[in-house]
Amino acid sequence: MSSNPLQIIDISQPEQATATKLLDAAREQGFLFVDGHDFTQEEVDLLFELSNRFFTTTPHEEKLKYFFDAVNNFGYTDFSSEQLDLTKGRDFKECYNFGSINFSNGTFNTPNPEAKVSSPEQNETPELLKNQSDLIVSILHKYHRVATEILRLITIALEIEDHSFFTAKMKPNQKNGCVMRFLRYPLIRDDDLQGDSTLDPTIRAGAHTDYGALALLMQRNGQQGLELQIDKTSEEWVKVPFVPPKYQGKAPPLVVNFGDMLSYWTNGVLRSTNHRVKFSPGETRTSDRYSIVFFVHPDANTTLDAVPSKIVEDASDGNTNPTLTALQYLQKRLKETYEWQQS
Ligand SMILES: O=C(O)CCC(=O)C(=O)O
Ligand SMILES: [Fe+2]
Repeated sequence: MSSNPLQIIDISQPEQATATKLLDAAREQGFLFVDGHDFTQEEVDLLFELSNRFFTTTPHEEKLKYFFDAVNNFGYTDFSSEQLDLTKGRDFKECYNFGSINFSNGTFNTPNPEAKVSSPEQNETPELLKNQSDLIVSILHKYHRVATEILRLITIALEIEDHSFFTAKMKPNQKNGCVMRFLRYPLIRDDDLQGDSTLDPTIRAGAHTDYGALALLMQRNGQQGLELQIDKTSEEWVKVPFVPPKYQGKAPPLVVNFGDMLSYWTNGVLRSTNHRVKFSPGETRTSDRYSIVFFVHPDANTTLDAVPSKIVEDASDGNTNPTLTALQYLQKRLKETYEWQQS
């Protein structure tokens, strides 16, 4: 196993020491491994098998009927339709997003009447996935639980008096942007990047930071590829290894990163770190990379005023961030991305 640049923090351990370690990792690296979660190896295996079955047995034209709709916030994303880093070519990956999640009644992919879908299937979940809704709902609940525990520990470390400061803004039945995403990066890249020598075909997801609050990622042994720019003073990329489970029967620790929204909300105390997925030349790689990510967003109408913490206050550069809601913040970031693409 390659060396591990990240801390492994067990959130089932005594809270004050755990909270302090969590904040240190969030400030310094923006990424860490989280252990002490509820996921079993068995259910995570079943989830990855489901993802594998969906991507490899569904005909391409069938997948396209379920194409991602941003208003619905769920569906399929095709190869080369996302480009996280414009200088490196399009991302060679396919994804399926589960969204419109209501954590209290366990529903997901609920069609939004405002979505202007071009095929009726865009309001549906593919049969193969729908048939496994018990597994999906159980996983979504566990993801929600671990995310809210991490956010509670962060309030303790930031000395925010109200330990429900973040979690109160993630009401289980409110409109939120939380998404669970299946990703597949095929081993063999069969699109055509030959025409432009400035593009790098080994990049599978271009360098980016995540927009939301937190991302919680599951990866598989032998399918690494995630790389981070941890060192603020260099352009160096470091690889994230696979870390095996610590507890018998439990799944490996989750790779957790803090997103731009939490960074904004805390005057940059929590770091949102640049990352990418790359299949490096010369690596002995025998399979596709499958990963599963849960993106955590607070409820749409949450106002992102600086959190009430002395640590956050002390980090201020004197300029007050404009008050934005979580939804406005997301729209602003998407607009910035768009403008950057125009320049
Ligand atoms: O697949 C991975 O390891 C990373 C995915 C990712 O960074 C993203 O989807 O934002
Ligand atoms: Fe990401």
